[in-house]
Amino acid sequence: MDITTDTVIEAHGLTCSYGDFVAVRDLDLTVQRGELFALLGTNGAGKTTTMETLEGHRGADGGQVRVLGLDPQRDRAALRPRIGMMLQETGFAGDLTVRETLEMWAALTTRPDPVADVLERVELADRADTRVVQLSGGQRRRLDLALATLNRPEVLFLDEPTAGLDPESRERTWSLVTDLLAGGTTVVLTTHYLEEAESLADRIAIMHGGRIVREGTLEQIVGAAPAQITFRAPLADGAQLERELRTVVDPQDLHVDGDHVRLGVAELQPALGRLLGWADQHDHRLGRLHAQEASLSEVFTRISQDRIEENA
Ligand SMILES: Nc1ncnc2c1ncn2[C@@H]1O[C@H](COP(=O)(O)OP(=O)(O)OP(=O)(O)O)[C@@H](O)[C@H]1O
Repeated sequence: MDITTDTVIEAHGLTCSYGDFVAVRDLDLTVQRGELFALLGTNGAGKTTTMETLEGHRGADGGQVRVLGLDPQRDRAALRPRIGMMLQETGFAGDLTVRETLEMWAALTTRPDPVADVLERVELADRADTRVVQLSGGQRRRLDLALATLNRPEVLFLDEPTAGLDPESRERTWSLVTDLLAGGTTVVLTTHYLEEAESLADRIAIMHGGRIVREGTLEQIVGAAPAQITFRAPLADGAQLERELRTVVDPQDLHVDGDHVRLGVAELQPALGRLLGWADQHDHRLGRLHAQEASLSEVFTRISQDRIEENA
């Protein structure tokens, strides 16, 4: 595998199975130093399995993975001090205080930052003497993040770091992650919050059915997707309506479902102009007309509706 000094993570042809079930298929990905790479996907798409393989928690059944040039499983001892990970759930001893928990983990960590600094960093200084069991969900996730970043890792894996948090706690986590990025940490993040990826990620990969089906910057992913026009049909004859719309608008895709029409178009403004001109000319009224440029959420919804190709 050709790894440049700026490539921090590389997977090539990664395949992972649970028994006969292939959860990750022939996956390629590259993460560059200092970037935040967001792994998005539908439920069961294979994000956690991919993360666990990159973290060295499980081996690959096919393909190759390198993190900081090392094999995450075989070279785990060398890699462990250089990476941090925030899993979906961490088992804490609820009776310990926040400070005691951090001190215990710090004792097991190579070159940890001073616990007092870490408490400040994750805004838990005022909760240092609170028992873990008494923390709110958001505070607990910040403690997770504190443990994952005790030694300011070169690479940080965050598996759904803000799941279940209220908007304010989520914002706080984002600002912590932004600080870590500014300090040079490379971050791989999985999330179900698309706005999290939109605001934080340098690059995004969307998984579906064990594969990466879209990858690029937000602009690249959204820019390649069609804009949408929807309205209630002015004609009772669906077949005639379809013919006319194909001639007038020339859409990339067209769905007529009862009286609900959805058009996907490459350029929104000219397509909308032609559609309105046609409606005016024929005195058609387009009910509940709605037009919008593509968004990540729409790209995501379309992907989630795609059939999963099991054997392709
Ligand atoms: N231990 C396991 N045994 C069998 N199948 C598993 C196991 N762990 C995961 N799977 C299956 O592998 C697929 C990928 O799971 P994974 O947890 O990696 O997906 P995910 O994208 O993280 O999903 P989610 O967004 O729901 O957390 C799913 O279909 C899941 O049911």
